[in-house]
Formats: sequence, C-alpha cells, structure tokens
Amino acid sequence: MHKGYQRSEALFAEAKQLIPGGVNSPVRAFKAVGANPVFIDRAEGPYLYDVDGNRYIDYVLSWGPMIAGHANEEVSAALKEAIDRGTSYGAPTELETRLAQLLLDAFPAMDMVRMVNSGTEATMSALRLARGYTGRNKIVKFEGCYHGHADSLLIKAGSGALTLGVPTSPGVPSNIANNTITAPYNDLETMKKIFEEAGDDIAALIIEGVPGNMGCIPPKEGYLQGLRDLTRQYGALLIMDEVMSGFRVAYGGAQVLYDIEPDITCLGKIIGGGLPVGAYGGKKEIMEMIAPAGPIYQAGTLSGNPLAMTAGIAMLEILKRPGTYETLAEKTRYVAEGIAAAAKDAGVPLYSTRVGSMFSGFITTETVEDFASACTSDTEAFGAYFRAMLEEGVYLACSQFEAGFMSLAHSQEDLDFTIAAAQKAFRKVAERNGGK
Ligand SMILES: Cc1ncc(COP(=O)(O)O)c(C=O)c1O
Ligand SMILES: N[C@H](C=O)CCC(=O)O
Repeated sequence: MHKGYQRSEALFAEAKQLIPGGVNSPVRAFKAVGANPVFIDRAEGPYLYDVDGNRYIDYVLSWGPMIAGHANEEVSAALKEAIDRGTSYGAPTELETRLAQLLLDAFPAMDMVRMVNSGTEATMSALRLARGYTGRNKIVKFEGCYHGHADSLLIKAGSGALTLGVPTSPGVPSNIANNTITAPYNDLETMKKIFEEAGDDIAALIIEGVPGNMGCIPPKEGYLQGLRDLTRQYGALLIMDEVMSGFRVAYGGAQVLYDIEPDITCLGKIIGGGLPVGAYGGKKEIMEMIAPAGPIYQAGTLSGNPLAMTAGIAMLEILKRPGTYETLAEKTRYVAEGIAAAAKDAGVPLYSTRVGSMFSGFITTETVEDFASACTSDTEAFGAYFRAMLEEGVYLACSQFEAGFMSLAHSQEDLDFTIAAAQKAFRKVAERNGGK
C-alpha cells in the first residue's frame, strides 16, 4: 500500500525556492507526467526508497549507470577503501591507466581515451576534436537524439529538452546553431542528400549508439554501416555517442553489438559506477591532436578523479563476467513482453522496443522508428500509466521519450511484480481513454 507523497511534496516546495524548478536536472521534475518528483532517501539493489517510506522497483537506475544495482557491495567496498586515500589529487594516478586499459580492451575502435567528468563534456570535446582534426565546422546530428547540453548539440534534442518542449534551447547563438545540421534517424536516403549538398564542410556526424533519448529506438539493419560508409566517403568523422549504450547493450557498446568502427566514441554513465564521469576516445592519430600531445585544448580539474576511476573499474570487473549481458537481455525481454501483453489485454496500443537491457513502450498504434513516429505517442496516456505504476511501487522514467533500464539486481519476483503492476496500470489507462 502506497504511503503517499507528503514529505516529498514538502521537500519539493522548499527546493523550488532555492533551485530552478526544484531540481538539478530538468527531467527529474516529473513535469511531463502530471506529477511531482519523489525525493529519494536511499537505494539498494533494484529498489529506491523515498522519504515517505515507499519502496519502488527502479527502472531508471540513475538514468543508466546503476547496471549492477544500487549500492552494489563490490563497488561500495572499493570506494570505501579508496576514500581514505584522498578524494582528488589533480595529478595522474595508476587508476586512470587501469580504467583506460579496460575501456580500450572493450572497444577495438579506440586506441586512446581521455577521461572527463560527464557525458556532456565527452560529446562537447569530441566535437571540438573532430572540428580541429578535419578543419571543418559543420556537424550532423539526429532529430530526437540527445548528447548533453553543449550549444552545438542542443538543436532538435531529445530527452528533457524534447519532453519539456524546448528541443532547441534559447541561448544557443545562431552562428553556432547554423553549423548543426539535423537529420531524421533511420533514413539513409535523406542523409545521402545532406552529404551530397554539404559533405565537404561536415566535420562529423554524431549518433547515439542506440538512441534512448526519444525512447529506445533500434537502428534499422544496415543503417549504421550505411552512415559509416557515407562519412568515410566524404572524409567526415563518425562519432558514436555511447554515453548511454556503452556497457549497456553489450560489454563495449552498440559498436561492438553491430560491428561498426567509429572514429570517436563518447562514454559516461556506467563507466563511472554511479560517480560523475565521461570519456572520449578513438584512433591514436586523432586522439594525439589533444593537448598536451597536440594543439586542441581540453582540460578538467577533477578529470580522472580517483573515486570515479575506482568505481568504474569495480563496475567493469563485474560486467566482464561471463553471462552478464545474456542475463540482462533475458530479464529485459521478460519484463518488456510482460508489459506489452498487459497493455494488449487492457486494449491499450503499445509499441514495444528493446536492445539488450534498454527498453521502451510507446503508447501509439504506429511503428516507432524515428523521432516523428515517436511523437505520435499519447503522452497524456503515458502520464496516467506512469502515475499508476508509481503508486503500485514501480519507478519508470518520467517521460515517454526516455528509455527504461534493467539491472543485474532485479529478481524474477521484481519482474513479475512489475508486470502485475502494469496490468493494473493499463486497466486504469483504458478506463481513462474510454471515459474521454
Ligand atoms: C546519449 C547521451 N549522451 C550524452 C549525455 C550527457 O551526459 P551527462 O548527463 O552525463 O552530461 C546523455 C545523458 O544525459 C546521453 O544519454
Ligand atoms: N536522458 C538523459 C540522459 O540520458 C537523462 C539524464 C538527465 O538529463 O538528467
């Protein structure tokens, strides 16, 4: 029985006086689902516990990083041991080299990697590198893909920007926006035309390994290879943003799953084991353009932070174990199919997608394969579904345009509980739709 949201409501009211919108990242505000955020007290395994004493099965997992579950014993033990040796030195450590080696072993396309503090820093720095390396200015991104909040990339962006109705943010200077070309995802013909027209000016094409920021939308067969061939033909770099898909859809990322060789890869989330981190890497010839090896400047006071490196190493050691990704994919299949069946039984149209341990359910009768088709979803109905699931004790991403994530800690009981909750929630959505 849900205990209500009293204390969360009070904390949110207080936070709104001190922090814009009461949150430190817009998606957390639950704005698109007609609710107020629950404030979290603690987390363990697959569960979040809120300040009112409610327990939720968590499919957000801090927006992806907590793939081994919250407060994982091995990650926590490594961190406890590390913290007494100091929390930041601003000087090199062996830990950075150890994590770098793990990343390079997992990504055959990377010869070198640079650590930063967030996914935003990784993609922003990767663009500068691509521009500096090619001597060109334009970049191509996809409608509905989100790569963090750097100016060049906040154009027709997904995630919170899309959910909150500001996919192209005010404050991005027009001369920067003019250098970003946007394209529809999963449409190779349109991309060919873009390159025919502007190919000689394009420094890079950036794509999410598996887009998750307009909901999870798998690439069509051969699409990524088509982009790889096209970028090579025109001398543009292919940047795979695997901040979300890295170590989520495979050990490595989407490029390992689909056998694609990008020029630059961006990482974040899982590789920090729940601590702030990002990384970007690629071929030696490109990476050695970065200072101090080369002239392209990029720096960071806390980059390579020993705690983030420690947590990342512990996390990858867990994920390396045989069977990890098979287990994650099987749990995801089970719950996604269960949710889809629950929607069908209630007469709610649901288009279900998944890749590895990422999944989405779009409330629409359409086939979802790009931004335009994702936008056919009934976001009001999604809000009703989200609120009903929350009351049942299941914490989903608070937008139709976000992906769900599975962890190693979710038990069979948790998955069955989730499906039973979805059966109740979709019946409520159907009643609401019938009552329209
Ligand atoms: C694909 C992708 N790229 C980049 C980012 C930006 O990462 P961060 O939020 O760590 O800045 C995110 C998430 O926010 C993401 O999902
Ligand atoms: N969809 C975003 C990243 O993947 C959500 C994280 C955020 O913006 O706070």
